[in-house]
Amino acid sequence: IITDPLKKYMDIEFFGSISIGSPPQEFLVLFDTGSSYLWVPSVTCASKACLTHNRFNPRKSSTYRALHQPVSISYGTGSMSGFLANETVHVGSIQVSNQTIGLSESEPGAFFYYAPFDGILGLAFPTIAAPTAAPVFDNMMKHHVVSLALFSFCLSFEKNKSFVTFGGIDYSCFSGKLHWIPLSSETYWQISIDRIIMKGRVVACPRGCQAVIDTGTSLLTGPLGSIIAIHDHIGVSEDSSGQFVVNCRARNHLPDIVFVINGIKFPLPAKAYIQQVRQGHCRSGLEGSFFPAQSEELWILGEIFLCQYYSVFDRANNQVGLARVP
Ligand SMILES: CCOC(=O)N[C@@H](CC(C)C)C(=O)N[C@@H](CC(C)C)C(=O)N[C@@H](CC1CCCCC1)[C@@H](O)[C@@H](O)CC(C)C
Repeated sequence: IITDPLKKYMDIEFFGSISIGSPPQEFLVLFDTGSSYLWVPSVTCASKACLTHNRFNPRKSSTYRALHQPVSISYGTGSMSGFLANETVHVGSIQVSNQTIGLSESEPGAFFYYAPFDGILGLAFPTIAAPTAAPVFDNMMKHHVVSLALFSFCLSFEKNKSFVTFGGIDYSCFSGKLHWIPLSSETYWQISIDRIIMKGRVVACPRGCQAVIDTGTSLLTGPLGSIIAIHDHIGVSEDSSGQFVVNCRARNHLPDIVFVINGIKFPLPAKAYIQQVRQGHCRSGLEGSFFPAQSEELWILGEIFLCQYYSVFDRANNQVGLARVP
């Protein structure tokens, strides 16, 4: 069981350190259950985002093997393009050999420029990556370097108290029952929500909806219409810049948003979904997402939710475990 301490960035993202190559070159990566590639900047990348981050130099690694295959990955926020290679990776004290990694040559836009991490370590399913690019955890399972085929996230807004654990469940992170939820799709960590209620009334997702559990998303996002309905229900208004601002005192009396999943109620208190941006200024952490029309409307349970619930990602049984953190 390896527990990798995660650092916190402005309360919205958690990342940890890994090393690639021989001798090891160190990188900070965001552990993202919403994608499946591991990539870091390449020394040949000239994007501003690369020049301000650690870059991998293949010439300094004896285990480097070029795969002569391009790669481009787009996220909700940000994208990269580059090429694939084969290397030895170390996550904590786990060595993962024969790992396909991405090396970026272009990282357009501002998201990566300001990011406090260098790259991304994807922990979603192999189905959303190239067939030759098995995700890191798939390799951990293949090489039997983890005792259990699962990993878990203990995220907390308290300083230096967030961990990702590979191969085990950290019972010190939660109290009460761990509820298992079957996956509705093995691409993202995708589940079905039965309905979303507030004060005993259905406010969204009346006939069920799909959600992904995503450590790579800061907020909690849903179809725009549903988010507006919830905001109307709690009296949150949009300000001139389109932010859903709310009086900070509301944090003490707004109702829980209850996600009913697999028949179990998962309440999200106002203290979790109303964020203090700065002294006296609060905003809603619920965001309307603009998914292209053809793709079904996905809810994304990001850090806002995952700081309230300890999450276990179980590849052996294709299920997610959620337990209320104390
Ligand atoms: C206040 C708004 O905060 C953000 O937008 N935060 C970014 C992350 C920040 C570190 C830049 C975010 O939530 N990005 C989501 C936005 C998306 C939900 C519309 C995303 O693209 N997350 C990436 C991982 C991110 C990508 C940017 C770099 C950090 C990792 C991935 O999990 C998704 O593509 C998965 C998909 C199912 C939505």
